[in-house]
Formats: sequence, structure tokens, C-alpha cells
Amino acid sequence: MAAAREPVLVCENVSRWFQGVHALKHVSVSIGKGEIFGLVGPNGSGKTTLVNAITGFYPPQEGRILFEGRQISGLKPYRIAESGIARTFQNVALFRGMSVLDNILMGRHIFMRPNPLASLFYWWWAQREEIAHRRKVEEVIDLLQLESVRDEHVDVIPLGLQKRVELARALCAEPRMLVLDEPMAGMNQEEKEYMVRFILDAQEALGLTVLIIEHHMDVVTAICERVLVLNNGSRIAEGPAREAISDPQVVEAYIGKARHAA
Ligand SMILES: Nc1ncnc2c1ncn2[C@@H]1O[C@H](COP(=O)(O)OP(=O)(O)OP(=O)(O)O)[C@@H](O)[C@H]1O
Repeated sequence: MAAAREPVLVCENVSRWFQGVHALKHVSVSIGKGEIFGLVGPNGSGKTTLVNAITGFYPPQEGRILFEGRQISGLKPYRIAESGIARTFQNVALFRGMSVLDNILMGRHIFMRPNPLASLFYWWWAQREEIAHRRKVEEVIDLLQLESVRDEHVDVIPLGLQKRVELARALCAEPRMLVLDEPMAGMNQEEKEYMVRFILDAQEALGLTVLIIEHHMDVVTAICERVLVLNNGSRIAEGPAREAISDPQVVEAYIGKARHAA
């Protein structure tokens, strides 16, 4: 059970403002090792802001965040990536004009230590490093079944595959925790089912902890052990997926937003 899991990511009283907008209000949450944890809530409720706080893109202005017992809030995004957290983005963020293979290889950048002198004198060492990077990339291509598009430009492949390439790039960083911001946004049913399978495969094969922002409630209840529900930057429910999303406050938050938008 989740309660018995060792906490891996802990957010304590995290707050974030953007000019006058209090986007995240004193949010606390603890995610257990190996858990698939969902982050849900209506549009503008602060989900991406929490993910940006965790991954260092917009650090919290109050509170702190610990990963594996070590404080990461305040660190630069690349330091947080080096510490073992990889992420994907809500809007696909691939390197346009580059191939699938090269995009995935970019996930290895946190391990690359450019040292021209060492490369010159120890070419065999540089070559060995290159082989290790390629080997990891091949493993991930295999895991996510991207072999048939490896040499395609990312611009010409369908959105579902682009999102899978982004996941592959994140996995190449050999994270212990994966943060996925709406990995199924814009996908059709078949693409969604593939993505769910690949997330589960990757989580199991690599023993990952996963934090996932997801709007599709069928996906949330299928793969998430627990969820945190945000509304207007505040936590309104937390617990086993099915229970939390049927909480009256959560139902009201979604209906209220829909009423407001109508
Ligand atoms: N970089 C930013 N600059 C200014 N305001 C921001 C920024 N990021 C988020 N916000 C504001 O913070 C609030 C929460 O936004 P956030 O993107 O975290 O919501 P969300 O729950 O991820 O929404 P969605 O489901 O639509 O992606 C919104 O009012 C948004 O406009």
C-alpha cells in the first residue's frame, strides 16, 4: 500500500505567485517510492506550477521540496535533472529539424562532460563514453518501440509518437523519478492506450516513481494509486484515485469551472 512506501518526493507548504496571481497556495504532498501519483484539477488550478516548482523551472517562493531526503528547491533545473528527476512538457518540446534518434540522444546531455583536451588525448575514453550513450538510447528505443521511426525527423511524425519521443528522451537521463505533464493531451483513444502501456512498462522495467498531470479520468483511475486534486492553487482532495475524484468538492470544482466557462 502507498502508506507503507518510503517517501521519495516531499513538498512542504509550497507557494508560488506570478505578479498578482497566487498560483500555488501552501501545497504539501508526499509521493512514495515506485508510486504512480496523479495530479489533477480544473484548468488553471496550479498543476503545471507545482511541476515547475518541483523541476526548478519556477522555484517555490515559500516552502521547500525534498527529493530522496535532500532539499532540491532552489537548485537550477539541470541540477534537479542531475539529481534524478526527468520531465516532459505539456506542449511537446522537441528539437525541431532533428531526427528522433538525435532528440532522444539529447536526454544524455546531463552525463556529457565536454573536455576537448581529454577527448584529444584519450580518444578511446571519449569513444567508450559515446558507445555507452548509444547503448542506453538503443535500450530506450527498444522499450518504447520507436525503432521504425528512429531516423525520421520529429516534425513529420504524428503527435502520439512525438510525445513518445519526449518520454524516451526523459528516460535516457536515467531518472529515478519521472514527471509527466499531460502526456496524453491531444491524443486519440488508440494513442492514449499505447501511451498508458509505455508508461506502465517503463515504470516497471526501470522501477520509477511517476508524477503525472492528467485530464483523462479513465487514465487516472487506471494507472494512479493516489492523486492530489488542486483547485485555484489549493489542495482540495488527496487519496486513492477513485475516491479523491468523486469527492463532492472535486466534482463541484469541475462543474463550477464548466459553468463559468459556459
Ligand atoms: N509563467 C507564468 N506567468 C504568469 N502566470 C502564470 C505562469 N504560470 C502559471 N501562471 C498562472 O498560474 C495559474 C495556474 O496555472 P497552471 O498552468 O499551473 O495551471 P494548470 O492547472 O496546469 O492548468 P492547465 O490544466 O490549463 O494546464 C494560472 O492562473 C496561470 O495563468
